[in-house]
Amino acid sequence: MTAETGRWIRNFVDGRFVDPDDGDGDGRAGHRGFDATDPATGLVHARVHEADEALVDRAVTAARRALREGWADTAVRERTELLRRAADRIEERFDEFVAAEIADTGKPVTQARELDVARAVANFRAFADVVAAAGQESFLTDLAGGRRALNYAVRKPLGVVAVVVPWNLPLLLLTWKVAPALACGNAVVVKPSEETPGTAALLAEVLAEVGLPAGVYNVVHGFGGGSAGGYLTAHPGIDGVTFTGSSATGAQVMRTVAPRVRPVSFELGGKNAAVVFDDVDVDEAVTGLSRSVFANTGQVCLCTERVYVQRSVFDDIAGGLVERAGRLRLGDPLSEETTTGPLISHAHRDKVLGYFDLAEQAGATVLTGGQVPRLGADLDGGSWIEPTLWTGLTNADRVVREEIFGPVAALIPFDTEEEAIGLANDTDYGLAASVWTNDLRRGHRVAQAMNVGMAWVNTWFLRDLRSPFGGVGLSGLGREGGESSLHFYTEPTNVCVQL
Ligand SMILES: O=C(O)C(=O)/C=C/C=C/O
Repeated sequence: MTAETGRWIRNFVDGRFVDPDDGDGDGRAGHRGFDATDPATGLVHARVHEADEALVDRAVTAARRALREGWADTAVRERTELLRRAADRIEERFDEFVAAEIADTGKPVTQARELDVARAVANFRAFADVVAAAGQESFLTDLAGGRRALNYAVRKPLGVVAVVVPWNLPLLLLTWKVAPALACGNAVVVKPSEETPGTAALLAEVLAEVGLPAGVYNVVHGFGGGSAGGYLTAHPGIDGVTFTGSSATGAQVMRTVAPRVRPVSFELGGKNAAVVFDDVDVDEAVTGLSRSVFANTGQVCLCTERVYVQRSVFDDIAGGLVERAGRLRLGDPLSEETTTGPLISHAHRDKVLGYFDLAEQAGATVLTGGQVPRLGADLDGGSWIEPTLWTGLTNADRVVREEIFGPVAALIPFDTEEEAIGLANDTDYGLAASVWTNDLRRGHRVAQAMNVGMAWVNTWFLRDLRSPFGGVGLSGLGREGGESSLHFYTEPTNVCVQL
């Protein structure tokens, strides 16, 4: 069975796409499949072949074989040159990646171009640079009696890495993990979100085109437990798991790999705060804040959902944010004028609308939004929602404590710096924060006081790919980025030589 378009998005195992009609080559035709839906219209745009346990096993087996047959021992230069060719090839096929990402997410073409696909190219180049420049740790050890020893560490690939990635920034996050994993000599089995299978499959074509050996990069489509994601993370042939997604799923992955004590790298949920002091340039702060709340329709783990504003500028900031929300253009993802796409699915929209109801029950004032917009034409079948801002809430309210993952934020006043730090840190999460002030020392001081992995001052989501990226608390385990990625994707052996 295929979607109206007749297009299958297929699994990629051991260097080739698996034909859904003959399943995984065992002759059983008509393997399970599920629809790929365009969130902008609600229309099915493809059929996705769901990998069963046998196919996941074949993928892991192929990855292990690829390691044994030489990939793990390839020269660093060979691997980094391959990454650079992949970056170049993504650039050559740039528009195909943009189209595939939009088909799966409904995000505006301007964002898909400037963020999602651009960052995929940057990720491959950044990790080619990092691995090419990486040294090894070594120490000359002085011993009693003038003797000496030499200690040095050699880093080897972790092995076969399960890469489980989410639907909000599919290609950006996939390549954020795959680039360093491959650069370090690992093989990967990728399980993209069931919502966004397209670009992971397209990347398989590109990696094959630039000469990546069969079995080094594999893609299995499906869901979590009882489907490809569960089969993959539970597979005994997996040496580690890198996962970006919800904290609950992260905890489940941890339980799954615990018996085999496998390393995990998690970038999970967030309930990120912005702290705005009264010395800001209001227009400049509102520009950055509105981007941090509404980017990708609020579907970025780093997005701001709590805005704490010093009382004397509260009304100015609130008014500025309402005005910016009014300027957002929801609509056809392919239009250059569109600034804001839909949520990823009707199910996710229902979840966000549930929080809208909770906010009203908690007595929130809706400054703007709060409804499902009517966009007309074929868009009303999509998962659209209005950018929304609330006041009248406190840190005690569920909508201020739980991650909503939509274009929505609560604005809460504060008086003193100490109070603001207390409010911002009053959360079980700890991914990101932003501090807005023109007082240099206060900016550094408050940013360092945030219990988060990443704190921005007078900006947001400005990224140096060499810096450590990740969260604390429910927001994750470990860091990726620059050297931090090398530490996760390799295992050091320390050699000590008596001289
Ligand atoms: O910018 C990055 O490297 C990154 O990992 C962003 C993650 C956003 C998650 O929603």
